Amino acid sequence: MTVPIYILSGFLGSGKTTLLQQMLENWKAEGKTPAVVMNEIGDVNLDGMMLDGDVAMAELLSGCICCSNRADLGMELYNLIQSGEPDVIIIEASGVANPVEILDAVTEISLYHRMELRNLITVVDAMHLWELYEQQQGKTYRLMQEQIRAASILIVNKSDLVQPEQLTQIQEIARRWNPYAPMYTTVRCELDRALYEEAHPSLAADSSVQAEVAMVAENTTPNAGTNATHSHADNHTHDEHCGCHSAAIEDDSTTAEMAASTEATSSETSAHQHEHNHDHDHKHAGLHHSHEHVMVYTHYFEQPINSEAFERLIASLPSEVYRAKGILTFSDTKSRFLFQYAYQQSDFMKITPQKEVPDVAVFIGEHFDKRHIQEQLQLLEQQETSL
Ligand SMILES: Nc1nc2c(ncn2[C@@H]2O[C@H](COP(=O)(O)OP(=O)(O)OP(=O)(O)O)[C@@H](O)[C@H]2O)c(=O)[nH]1
Repeated sequence: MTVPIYILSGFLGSGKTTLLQQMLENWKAEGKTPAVVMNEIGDVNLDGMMLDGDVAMAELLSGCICCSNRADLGMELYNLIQSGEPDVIIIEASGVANPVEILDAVTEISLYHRMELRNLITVVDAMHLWELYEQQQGKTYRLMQEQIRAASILIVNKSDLVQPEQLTQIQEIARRWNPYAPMYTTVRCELDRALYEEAHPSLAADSSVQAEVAMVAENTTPNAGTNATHSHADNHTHDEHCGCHSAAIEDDSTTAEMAASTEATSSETSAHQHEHNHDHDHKHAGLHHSHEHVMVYTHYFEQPINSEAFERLIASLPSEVYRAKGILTFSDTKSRFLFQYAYQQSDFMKITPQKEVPDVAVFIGEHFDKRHIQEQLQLLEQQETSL
Protein backbone atom coordinates (compact mmCIF):
# COMPACT_ATOMS: atom_id res chain seq x y z
CA MET A 1 0.00 0.00 0.00
CA THR A 2 1.20 3.51 -0.78
CA VAL A 3 0.95 5.98 2.08
CA PRO A 4 -0.53 9.35 1.08
CA ILE A 5 1.43 12.35 2.32
CA TYR A 6 -0.03 15.79 2.93
CA ILE A 7 2.18 18.83 3.41
CA LEU A 8 0.75 21.73 5.40
CA SER A 9 2.38 25.01 4.51
CA GLY A 10 1.61 28.60 5.44
CA PHE A 11 3.13 31.47 7.33
CA LEU A 12 3.50 31.44 11.12
CA GLY A 13 0.14 31.51 12.85
CA SER A 14 -1.98 31.11 9.71
CA GLY A 15 -3.84 28.06 11.04
CA LYS A 16 -1.82 24.96 10.03
CA THR A 17 -2.13 23.25 13.42
CA THR A 18 -5.83 24.11 13.56
CA LEU A 19 -6.25 22.29 10.24
CA LEU A 20 -3.99 19.44 11.31
CA GLN A 21 -6.14 18.78 14.37
CA GLN A 22 -9.25 18.54 12.21
CA MET A 23 -7.59 16.23 9.72
CA LEU A 24 -6.45 13.96 12.53
CA GLU A 25 -9.90 13.88 14.10
CA ASN A 26 -11.53 13.09 10.76
CA TRP A 27 -9.17 10.25 9.95
CA LYS A 28 -9.27 8.77 13.42
CA ALA A 29 -13.07 8.83 13.35
CA GLU A 30 -12.84 6.78 10.15
CA GLY A 31 -10.66 4.24 11.94
CA LYS A 32 -7.50 5.28 10.12
CA THR A 33 -4.07 5.60 11.69
CA PRO A 34 -2.54 8.96 10.88
CA ALA A 35 1.03 9.96 11.69
CA VAL A 36 2.52 13.42 11.86
CA VAL A 37 5.85 15.10 11.20
CA MET A 38 5.98 18.43 13.00
CA ASN A 39 8.59 21.00 12.11
CA GLU A 40 9.21 24.01 14.33
CA ILE A 41 11.69 26.78 13.98
CA GLY A 42 11.97 26.95 17.76
CA ASP A 43 13.31 24.28 20.06
CA VAL A 44 9.97 23.37 21.67
CA ASN A 45 7.08 21.65 19.94
CA LEU A 46 4.10 23.11 21.77
CA ASP A 47 1.68 22.12 19.03
CA GLY A 48 2.86 18.54 19.29
CA MET A 49 2.23 18.57 23.03
CA MET A 50 -1.38 19.40 22.33
CA LEU A 51 -1.97 16.50 19.95
CA ASP A 52 -3.44 13.21 21.11
CA GLY A 53 -0.76 10.97 22.56
CA ASP A 54 -1.95 8.10 20.39
CA VAL A 55 -0.87 9.77 17.14
CA ALA A 56 2.63 8.72 16.04
CA MET A 57 4.68 11.87 15.73
CA ALA A 58 8.16 12.78 14.59
CA GLU A 59 9.60 16.16 15.47
CA LEU A 60 12.05 18.23 13.50
CA LEU A 61 12.91 21.14 15.75
CA SER A 62 15.16 24.20 15.67
CA GLY A 63 15.07 24.74 11.94
CA CYS A 64 13.23 24.40 8.67
CA ILE A 65 12.66 21.12 6.87
CA CYS A 66 13.85 22.94 3.79
CA CYS A 67 17.22 23.73 5.35
CA SER A 68 19.26 21.70 7.80
CA ASN A 69 16.44 19.30 8.70
CA ARG A 70 15.81 18.27 5.14
CA ALA A 71 17.83 15.06 5.26
CA ASP A 72 16.19 14.17 8.58
CA LEU A 73 12.75 14.40 6.96
CA GLY A 74 13.46 11.33 4.83
CA MET A 75 14.66 9.40 7.84
CA GLU A 76 11.66 10.39 9.95
CA LEU A 77 9.18 9.47 7.20
CA TYR A 78 10.90 6.14 6.75
CA ASN A 79 10.86 5.45 10.50
CA LEU A 80 7.19 6.38 10.80
CA ILE A 81 6.27 3.99 8.01
CA GLN A 82 8.41 1.18 9.37
CA SER A 83 7.31 1.43 12.97
CA GLY A 84 3.65 2.43 12.87
CA GLU A 85 2.34 1.48 9.44
CA PRO A 86 0.28 4.66 9.21
CA ASP A 87 -2.54 5.03 6.70
CA VAL A 88 -1.66 8.66 6.10
CA ILE A 89 1.14 11.07 7.03
CA ILE A 90 0.81 14.82 7.49
CA ILE A 91 3.88 17.03 7.49
CA GLU A 92 3.34 20.39 9.18
CA ALA A 93 6.12 22.60 7.89
CA SER A 94 7.49 25.45 9.95
CA GLY A 95 5.82 28.75 9.12
CA VAL A 96 8.95 30.08 7.48
CA ALA A 97 9.63 27.07 5.29
CA ASN A 98 9.73 27.27 1.51
CA PRO A 99 7.26 24.62 0.32
CA VAL A 100 8.99 24.05 -3.01
CA GLU A 101 12.02 22.76 -1.13
CA ILE A 102 9.81 20.46 0.93
CA LEU A 103 8.01 19.24 -2.17
CA ASP A 104 11.38 18.48 -3.60
CA ALA A 105 12.44 16.54 -0.52
CA VAL A 106 9.21 14.54 -0.29
CA THR A 107 9.20 13.73 -3.98
CA GLU A 108 12.76 12.52 -3.72
CA ILE A 109 11.91 10.28 -0.77
CA SER A 110 8.82 8.90 -2.46
CA LEU A 111 11.05 7.55 -5.22
CA TYR A 112 12.49 5.05 -2.71
CA HIS A 113 9.64 4.40 -0.30
CA ARG A 114 5.99 3.58 -0.73
CA MET A 115 4.67 7.08 -0.27
CA GLU A 116 2.72 9.34 -2.53
CA LEU A 117 2.45 13.08 -2.16
CA ARG A 118 -1.29 13.71 -2.14
CA ASN A 119 -1.63 17.45 -1.58
CA LEU A 120 0.32 20.49 -0.57
CA ILE A 121 -2.12 22.61 1.37
CA THR A 122 -1.21 26.23 1.98
CA VAL A 123 -3.08 28.04 4.72
CA VAL A 124 -3.14 31.82 4.37
CA ASP A 125 -3.94 34.33 7.11
CA ALA A 126 -6.31 36.60 5.14
CA MET A 127 -5.52 39.83 6.99
CA HIS A 128 -1.80 39.18 6.97
CA LEU A 129 -1.85 38.64 3.20
CA TRP A 130 -3.86 41.81 2.77
CA GLU A 131 -1.40 43.91 4.74
CA LEU A 132 1.67 42.40 3.11
CA TYR A 133 0.16 42.97 -0.31
CA GLU A 134 -0.31 46.63 0.50
CA GLN A 135 3.39 46.91 1.34
CA GLN A 136 4.46 44.87 -1.72
CA GLN A 137 7.85 44.09 -0.26
CA GLY A 138 9.78 42.18 2.35
CA LYS A 139 10.85 38.61 2.89
CA THR A 140 7.58 37.59 4.50
CA TYR A 141 5.68 38.90 1.49
CA ARG A 142 7.86 36.93 -0.91
CA LEU A 143 7.73 33.82 1.24
CA MET A 144 3.95 34.01 1.40
CA GLN A 145 3.90 34.30 -2.40
CA GLU A 146 6.01 31.16 -2.64
CA GLN A 147 3.77 29.32 -0.24
CA ILE A 148 0.68 30.30 -2.22
CA ARG A 149 2.24 29.48 -5.58
CA ALA A 150 3.33 26.01 -4.56
CA ALA A 151 -0.07 24.96 -3.18
CA SER A 152 -2.24 22.29 -4.71
CA ILE A 153 -4.98 23.43 -2.34
CA LEU A 154 -5.30 26.97 -1.02
CA ILE A 155 -7.08 27.84 2.18
CA VAL A 156 -7.76 31.50 2.82
CA ASN A 157 -8.26 31.30 6.57
CA LYS A 158 -9.22 33.72 9.35
CA SER A 159 -11.87 35.18 7.07
CA ASP A 160 -13.74 36.26 10.20
CA LEU A 161 -11.10 38.93 10.78
CA VAL A 162 -11.54 40.80 7.48
CA GLN A 163 -14.33 42.77 5.86
CA PRO A 164 -16.30 41.05 3.05
CA GLU A 165 -15.03 43.51 0.41
CA GLN A 166 -11.44 42.99 1.59
CA LEU A 167 -11.96 39.26 1.39
CA THR A 168 -12.91 39.45 -2.26
CA GLN A 169 -9.69 41.29 -3.02
CA ILE A 170 -7.63 38.88 -0.91
CA GLN A 171 -9.11 35.97 -2.87
CA GLU A 172 -8.22 37.75 -6.12
CA ILE A 173 -4.60 38.24 -5.03
CA ALA A 174 -4.26 34.59 -4.04
CA ARG A 175 -5.90 33.51 -7.29
CA ARG A 176 -3.51 35.65 -9.35
CA TRP A 177 -0.52 34.06 -7.66
CA ASN A 178 -1.91 30.58 -8.06
CA PRO A 179 -4.56 30.19 -10.76
CA TYR A 180 -4.63 26.39 -10.49
CA ALA A 181 -5.23 25.27 -6.94
CA PRO A 182 -8.80 24.99 -5.69
CA MET A 183 -9.26 27.78 -3.16
CA TYR A 184 -11.44 27.62 -0.06
CA THR A 185 -12.24 30.42 2.32
CA THR A 186 -12.53 29.35 5.94
CA VAL A 187 -12.86 30.25 9.58
CA ARG A 188 -10.63 28.03 11.73
CA CYS A 189 -9.85 25.97 8.63
CA GLU A 190 -13.24 24.27 8.73
CA LEU A 191 -13.42 22.31 5.56
CA ASP A 192 -15.13 19.21 4.26
CA ARG A 193 -12.45 16.54 4.17
CA ALA A 194 -13.42 15.39 0.69
CA LEU A 195 -12.07 18.73 -0.50
CA TYR A 196 -8.52 18.03 0.61
CA GLU A 197 -8.45 14.24 0.31
CA GLU A 198 -8.76 14.24 -3.44
CA ALA A 199 -5.41 14.59 -5.17
CA HIS A 200 -5.47 17.74 -7.21
CA PRO A 201 -4.09 17.61 -10.75
CA SER A 202 -1.54 20.29 -9.98
CA LEU A 203 0.37 17.64 -8.04
CA ALA A 204 -0.15 14.87 -10.59
CA ALA A 205 2.76 13.30 -12.36
CA ASP A 206 2.74 15.61 -15.34
CA SER A 207 1.98 18.74 -13.38
CA SER A 208 3.84 22.01 -13.40
CA VAL A 209 4.68 21.61 -9.73
CA GLN A 210 6.14 18.18 -10.31
CA ALA A 211 8.09 19.57 -13.22
CA GLU A 212 9.24 22.38 -10.99
CA VAL A 213 10.35 19.88 -8.38
CA ALA A 214 12.24 17.87 -10.95
CA MET A 215 14.00 20.97 -12.14
CA VAL A 216 14.94 22.04 -8.65
CA ALA A 217 16.36 18.56 -8.14
CA GLU A 218 18.41 18.97 -11.26
CA ASN A 219 19.77 22.30 -10.09
CA THR A 220 18.15 24.24 -12.89
CA THR A 221 15.94 27.22 -12.44
CA PRO A 222 12.32 26.41 -11.56
CA ASN A 223 11.26 29.76 -12.97
CA ALA A 224 12.00 28.63 -16.46
CA GLY A 225 9.58 25.76 -16.07
CA THR A 226 6.84 27.62 -14.33
CA ASN A 227 6.42 30.69 -16.43
CA ALA A 228 3.84 29.01 -18.59
CA THR A 229 1.73 27.78 -15.75
CA HIS A 230 2.44 30.02 -12.78
CA SER A 231 2.21 33.20 -14.74
CA HIS A 232 1.95 36.24 -12.54
CA ALA A 233 -0.15 39.08 -13.75
CA ASP A 234 1.48 41.44 -11.34
CA ASN A 235 4.99 40.31 -12.16
CA HIS A 236 6.32 40.01 -8.64
CA THR A 237 9.68 38.51 -7.89
CA HIS A 238 9.94 34.76 -7.68
CA ASP A 239 12.02 34.21 -4.61
CA GLU A 240 13.36 30.71 -4.35
CA HIS A 241 14.64 31.14 -0.84
CA CYS A 242 13.14 29.80 2.31
CA GLY A 243 12.38 32.10 5.17
CA CYS A 244 14.99 30.76 7.50
CA HIS A 245 18.56 29.77 7.51
CA SER A 246 18.43 27.21 10.19
CA ALA A 247 22.13 26.54 10.44
CA ALA A 248 22.37 29.91 12.09
CA ILE A 249 19.98 28.95 14.88
CA GLU A 250 21.62 29.12 18.25
CA ASP A 251 20.33 27.41 21.35
CA ASP A 252 18.68 29.69 23.86
CA SER A 253 19.37 32.93 22.10
CA THR A 254 18.07 31.30 18.98
CA THR A 255 18.64 33.16 15.76
CA ALA A 256 17.73 31.85 12.35
CA GLU A 257 19.30 33.85 9.64
CA MET A 258 16.93 34.71 6.83
CA ALA A 259 18.26 33.61 3.48
CA ALA A 260 19.09 36.37 1.06
CA SER A 261 16.05 37.21 -0.96
CA THR A 262 16.70 39.04 -4.11
CA GLU A 263 15.17 38.15 -7.44
CA ALA A 264 15.98 34.55 -8.16
CA THR A 265 17.90 34.02 -11.32
CA SER A 266 19.16 30.73 -12.56
CA SER A 267 22.59 31.17 -11.05
CA GLU A 268 21.17 32.43 -7.77
CA THR A 269 18.99 29.35 -7.50
CA SER A 270 21.97 27.11 -7.91
CA ALA A 271 23.91 29.19 -5.47
CA HIS A 272 21.08 28.90 -2.99
CA GLN A 273 21.05 25.13 -3.27
CA HIS A 274 24.77 25.17 -2.86
CA GLU A 275 24.28 27.25 0.26
CA HIS A 276 21.91 24.64 1.64
CA ASN A 277 24.45 21.92 1.07
CA HIS A 278 27.05 23.91 2.89
CA ASP A 279 25.05 25.42 5.71
CA HIS A 280 27.44 24.21 8.30
CA ASP A 281 30.51 25.48 6.52
CA HIS A 282 28.92 28.88 6.39
CA LYS A 283 27.95 28.77 10.02
CA HIS A 284 31.45 28.01 11.08
CA ALA A 285 32.96 30.47 8.70
CA GLY A 286 30.61 33.09 10.15
CA LEU A 287 29.29 34.03 6.73
CA HIS A 288 25.89 35.63 6.46
CA HIS A 289 23.76 36.07 3.41
CA SER A 290 21.42 38.69 4.66
CA HIS A 291 21.04 41.37 7.26
CA GLU A 292 17.59 40.19 8.21
CA HIS A 293 16.90 37.59 10.82
CA VAL A 294 14.15 35.38 12.09
CA MET A 295 14.72 35.18 15.80
CA VAL A 296 13.34 32.80 18.38
CA TYR A 297 13.37 33.38 22.11
CA THR A 298 12.31 30.51 24.37
CA HIS A 299 11.59 31.25 28.01
CA TYR A 300 11.18 28.49 30.57
CA PHE A 301 9.28 29.76 33.60
CA GLU A 302 10.54 28.92 37.04
CA GLN A 303 7.24 29.70 38.70
CA PRO A 304 3.65 30.74 38.00
CA ILE A 305 3.05 34.37 37.07
CA ASN A 306 0.09 36.72 37.21
CA SER A 307 -2.28 36.21 34.28
CA GLU A 308 -3.31 39.84 33.87
CA ALA A 309 0.27 41.10 33.91
CA PHE A 310 1.15 38.47 31.30
CA GLU A 311 -1.78 39.45 29.10
CA ARG A 312 -0.63 43.07 29.27
CA LEU A 313 2.84 42.01 28.25
CA ILE A 314 1.49 40.08 25.26
CA ALA A 315 -0.70 43.01 24.24
CA SER A 316 2.34 45.28 24.26
CA LEU A 317 4.62 43.06 22.18
CA PRO A 318 6.37 45.01 19.45
CA SER A 319 5.21 44.39 15.87
CA GLU A 320 8.56 42.73 15.17
CA VAL A 321 7.31 39.75 17.21
CA TYR A 322 4.89 38.10 14.85
CA ARG A 323 4.25 34.84 16.64
CA ALA A 324 4.28 33.68 20.23
CA LYS A 325 2.88 30.65 21.96
CA GLY A 326 3.29 28.88 25.24
CA ILE A 327 1.93 26.83 28.08
CA LEU A 328 1.63 28.61 31.40
CA THR A 329 0.55 28.16 34.97
CA PHE A 330 -0.81 31.37 36.41
CA SER A 331 -0.65 32.28 40.08
CA ASP A 332 -4.20 33.66 40.06
CA THR A 333 -6.02 30.84 38.22
CA LYS A 334 -6.32 27.14 38.88
CA SER A 335 -6.02 25.87 35.30
CA ARG A 336 -3.07 25.78 32.99
CA PHE A 337 -3.36 27.75 29.78
CA LEU A 338 -2.17 27.48 26.24
CA PHE A 339 -1.60 30.95 24.89
CA GLN A 340 -1.32 31.86 21.25
CA TYR A 341 -0.35 35.16 19.70
CA ALA A 342 -0.38 35.50 15.94
CA TYR A 343 -0.39 38.67 13.96
CA GLN A 344 -1.58 40.85 16.82
CA GLN A 345 -4.37 38.52 17.92
CA SER A 346 -4.01 36.65 21.17
CA ASP A 347 -5.90 33.70 22.49
CA PHE A 348 -5.83 31.90 25.86
CA MET A 349 -7.25 28.41 26.21
CA LYS A 350 -7.55 26.24 29.31
CA ILE A 351 -5.71 22.99 28.85
CA THR A 352 -4.92 19.74 30.56
CA PRO A 353 -1.73 18.49 28.91
CA GLN A 354 -1.68 14.76 28.24
CA LYS A 355 1.88 14.47 29.43
CA GLU A 356 4.24 16.39 31.66
CA VAL A 357 5.11 19.67 29.99
CA PRO A 358 7.08 22.62 31.34
CA ASP A 359 5.80 26.17 31.57
CA VAL A 360 7.33 27.72 28.52
CA ALA A 361 6.79 30.55 26.05
CA VAL A 362 8.27 30.90 22.55
CA PHE A 363 8.55 34.24 20.75
CA ILE A 364 9.29 34.39 17.02
CA GLY A 365 9.96 37.47 14.94
CA GLU A 366 12.56 39.65 13.31
CA HIS A 367 14.98 42.05 14.93
CA PHE A 368 13.17 42.14 18.25
CA ASP A 369 14.92 42.71 21.53
CA LYS A 370 15.06 39.29 23.12
CA ARG A 371 16.73 40.59 26.24
CA HIS A 372 13.89 43.03 26.83
CA ILE A 373 11.28 40.26 26.63
CA GLN A 374 13.38 38.07 28.89
CA GLU A 375 13.70 40.86 31.46
CA GLN A 376 9.97 41.57 31.38
CA LEU A 377 9.17 37.91 31.97
CA GLN A 378 11.72 37.61 34.74
CA LEU A 379 10.22 40.67 36.36
CA LEU A 380 6.82 38.99 36.38
CA GLU A 381 8.40 36.00 38.11
CA GLN A 382 10.18 38.18 40.65
CA GLN A 383 6.98 40.06 41.43
CA GLU A 384 5.46 36.74 42.49
CA THR A 385 8.37 35.91 44.80
CA SER A 386 8.21 39.29 46.47
CA LEU A 387 4.50 38.90 47.29
N1 LIG B 1 -9.96 34.45 14.57
C1 LIG B 1 -9.45 33.33 14.06
N2 LIG B 1 -8.43 32.70 14.69
C2 LIG B 1 -7.93 31.58 14.14
C3 LIG B 1 -8.45 31.03 12.94
N3 LIG B 1 -7.75 29.92 12.64
C4 LIG B 1 -6.84 29.76 13.61
N4 LIG B 1 -6.94 30.75 14.54
C5 LIG B 1 -6.12 30.98 15.75
O1 LIG B 1 -4.85 31.46 15.30
C6 LIG B 1 -3.82 31.01 16.16
C7 LIG B 1 -2.75 30.29 15.36
O2 LIG B 1 -3.30 29.11 14.79
P1 LIG B 1 -2.41 27.81 14.51
O3 LIG B 1 -3.30 26.78 13.91
O4 LIG B 1 -1.63 27.44 15.71
O5 LIG B 1 -1.41 28.41 13.42
P2 LIG B 1 -0.11 27.71 12.80
O6 LIG B 1 -0.07 28.07 11.37
O7 LIG B 1 -0.08 26.26 13.12
O8 LIG B 1 1.05 28.45 13.62
P3 LIG B 1 2.62 28.04 13.62
O9 LIG B 1 2.70 26.58 13.97
O10 LIG B 1 3.22 28.91 14.67
O11 LIG B 1 3.15 28.37 12.29
C8 LIG B 1 -4.51 30.12 17.19
O12 LIG B 1 -4.78 30.90 18.33
C9 LIG B 1 -5.80 29.70 16.50
O13 LIG B 1 -6.83 29.40 17.42
C10 LIG B 1 -9.53 31.72 12.28
O14 LIG B 1 -10.03 31.35 11.22
N5 LIG B 1 -9.97 32.86 12.89
